[in-house]
Formats: sequence, C-alpha cells, structure tokens
Amino acid sequence: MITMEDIVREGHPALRKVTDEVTLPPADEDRDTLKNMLEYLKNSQDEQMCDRYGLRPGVGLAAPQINVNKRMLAVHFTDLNDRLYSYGLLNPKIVSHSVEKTYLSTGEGCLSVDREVPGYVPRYRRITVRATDLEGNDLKLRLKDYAAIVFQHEIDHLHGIMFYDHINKDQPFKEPDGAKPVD
Ligand SMILES: O=CN(O)C[C@@H](CC1CCCC1)C(=O)N1NCCC[C@H]1C(=O)Nc1ccccn1
Ligand code: NI
Repeated sequence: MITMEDIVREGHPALRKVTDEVTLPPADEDRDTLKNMLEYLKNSQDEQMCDRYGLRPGVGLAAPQINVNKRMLAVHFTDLNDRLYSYGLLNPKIVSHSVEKTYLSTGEGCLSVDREVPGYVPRYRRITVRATDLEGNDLKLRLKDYAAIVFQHEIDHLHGIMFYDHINKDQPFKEPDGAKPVD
C-alpha cells in the first residue's frame, strides 16, 4: 500500500518533470500502480486507516508524487452536488475549457508540499477531459467548479506544474478576473 513515505516532497525532481504517456493497453505494473494510487485516496479518507498509517487525506494523486514518471492520475471525491468521482485515469488531457475562471476560496495545498502557500489559484471554471480508465474505456468528462479544480491540480502535476506556480506573486489574494469562487 502507498503511505506518506512514498510521496515525494517539493524539491524532488520528479515533481518538475513532464511525464511520459502510458502505452495502451497499460502494462500490469502501470495498472497496479494506478490501483494503488486510488487505494491511497480511499484509505486516506478513512479515519482508522488515516490514524493507523499516518496518512494525509487526499482527493487526488498524480504519479509523479510517488516518483513514477507516467501520465497517470487518481481522484476520489464527491462534489458539492454529491456526485462521486472515483477514477484511475491514463493519459488524461484537457481538450477544451471555459474562458471563465474559478478558484478555491481556501486556496490550495498539496500532499507534496509540507507548508501553507497562501493565495488564490486561478483555474478554468469548466473543462472537458479525455482519458482512458483502468478498464480501457475512452472517457470524456465534462467537469466544473470543484471537480474542475481537482482535475486541473492533478493534470498540472503531469506537466511538472505546482499549484503555487499560478498564484499572483504581487497580490496572492487578488480575485482572478471575473472568477466565481468555490467555497
Ligand atoms: O496532487 C494531489 N494532491 O496534492 C492532493 C490534494 C489535491 C487537492 C488540492 C486542491 C485541489 C485538489 C489534496 O487532496 N489535498 N491537498 C493538501 C491537503 C488537503 C488535501 C485535500 O484537499 N483533502 C481533502 C479535501 C476535501 C475532502 C477530503 N480531503
Ligand atoms: Ni498536489
């Protein structure tokens, strides 16, 4: 099982690499890795598992965070309309997005960042993501608000981008133009 020891922290070169696409169909090793990433998220949202293994709760995890240079991510969360997003995705790609922006009013954090980095992280309010899931199905996900934010945070990791790269240096809490916050 993946624990916090497996999660690399900022400064580790893996977090600044652009990941390689996964050859499809995925090798068993890649599928197992992605299943373990999804398992981590579920474990991290279970009180007992959290306490027993010292896990930091997470709603998303990208392969570079466990030092795997592959274009794979896992998400496990329910959005504000109680829709469950629980996926292991291969080669996810944002194929379109709104001009309109959003941001988490609490700012963002990262399991690979052991410090608070204050400030709003501008994100597209709506995105369409194409990807392959663990069963080999081609998915097209239309995401907005919180779900769009989570997926953008994870897909950024696959391109060596950290959330704080987007924070306005001069005015971290400047509201991004015309953006509607997600609380
Ligand atoms: O790349 C992936 N990561 O770095 C894990 C991050 C991903 C989220 C950060 C902002 C959007 C996606 C993550 O999940 N967190 N960030 C650090 C500590 C908190 C934790 C979190 O938001 N937990 C949570 C939230 C709601 C419900 C349950 N748990
Ligand atoms: Ni992160």
